[in-house]
Amino acid sequence: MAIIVQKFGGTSVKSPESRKAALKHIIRAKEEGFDVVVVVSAMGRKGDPYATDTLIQLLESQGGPVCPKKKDLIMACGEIISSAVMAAYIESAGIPAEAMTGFQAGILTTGEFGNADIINVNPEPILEKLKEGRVVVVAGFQGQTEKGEITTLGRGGSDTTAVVLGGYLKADVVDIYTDVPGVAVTDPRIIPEAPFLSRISFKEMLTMAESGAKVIHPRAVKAAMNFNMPFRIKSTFDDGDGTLVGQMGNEFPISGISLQKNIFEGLSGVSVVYNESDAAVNSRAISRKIESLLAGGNIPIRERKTLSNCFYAAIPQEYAELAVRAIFDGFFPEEAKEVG
Ligand SMILES: Nc1ncnc2c1ncn2[C@@H]1O[C@H](COP(=O)(O)OP(=O)(O)O)[C@@H](O)[C@H]1O
Ligand SMILES: N[C@@H](CC(=O)OP(=O)(O)O)C(=O)O
Repeated sequence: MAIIVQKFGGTSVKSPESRKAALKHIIRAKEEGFDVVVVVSAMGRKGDPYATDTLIQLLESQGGPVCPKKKDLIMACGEIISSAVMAAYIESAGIPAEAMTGFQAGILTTGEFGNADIINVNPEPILEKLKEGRVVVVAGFQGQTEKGEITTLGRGGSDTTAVVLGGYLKADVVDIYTDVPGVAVTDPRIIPEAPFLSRISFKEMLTMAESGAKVIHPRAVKAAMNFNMPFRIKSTFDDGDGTLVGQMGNEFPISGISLQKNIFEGLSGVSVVYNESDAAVNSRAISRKIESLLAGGNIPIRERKTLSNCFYAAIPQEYAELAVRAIFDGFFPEEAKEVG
């Protein structure tokens, strides 16, 4: 039977309304005949009762230094709670569901607490439950070492759980559901009119993710490259096709602008990822254009690097979003004009 892995991030499992939206995608996949594996993140964001940052705060408020092993133990609870809640909700819709921790799901990791790597997955526990006709809801972002210690995969690591499970389970489809309709040229929180990409290459996505685009975790992209397994990033809250991350690049003059806030001493990093197909011929012209757009906006550059696939500038924090805006307006004048 064909397997689909669907990952729902913190904002997609946060509230009864968002879980209802997530359930629609799960039901549709069942109706289409898929065996469904759901990967969930902890519910919500800082301040929400079971969110990762809230759990960390609880530990830190005990006073004294926090040991990484205990921090992983408490962080893993967020995803475990979420998997139980989501499985119970799926069952309330009449679909049998099984909740599994990362370790019950056979995920073996290195012992690097807070940033562990998945070294192997035993697919049997999940396959067994799928055979019984159940939706399997796996707690993302976690695994265990050979010694049975609980580990987490680095912040944002549920994406990695989903892609790696997809690889080991030989899934036909891996969909990462989030709160935006795919990958945009830049963070829609900074540039609301930024167009979404119908597709992006693995390499371009990796460069964007490594330079600050939160929408997907870089390790998830690396895992997809290793398995040579394209995947989609979609919105939980609509039925759009989202962005296909795979072999093919896109049609835009640049693939993305990423921002890493406050990387050191009041500086932020702005990276412009070149369109892979144009980079070889055009990278010089593109980097010159970026420099002139920043100069035109009186935006100071503290450090710059021109790499084969991207341009990077360290910019004083207070200018960072202006820099993203100046670059966006320069490369996407039509979209910028529509809003302005
Ligand atoms: N280029 C980009 N395209 C789309 N979203 C982006 C981009 N860069 C940053 N983001 C941010 O990533 C967020 C989704 O990632 P995240 O908050 O980790 O969601 P989830 O909880 O679903 O994992 C979006 O709300 C968006 O603000
Ligand atoms: N809950 C973890 C793991 C994760 O992947 O979360 P999200 O999918 O909501 O970004 C974190 O906040 O880092």
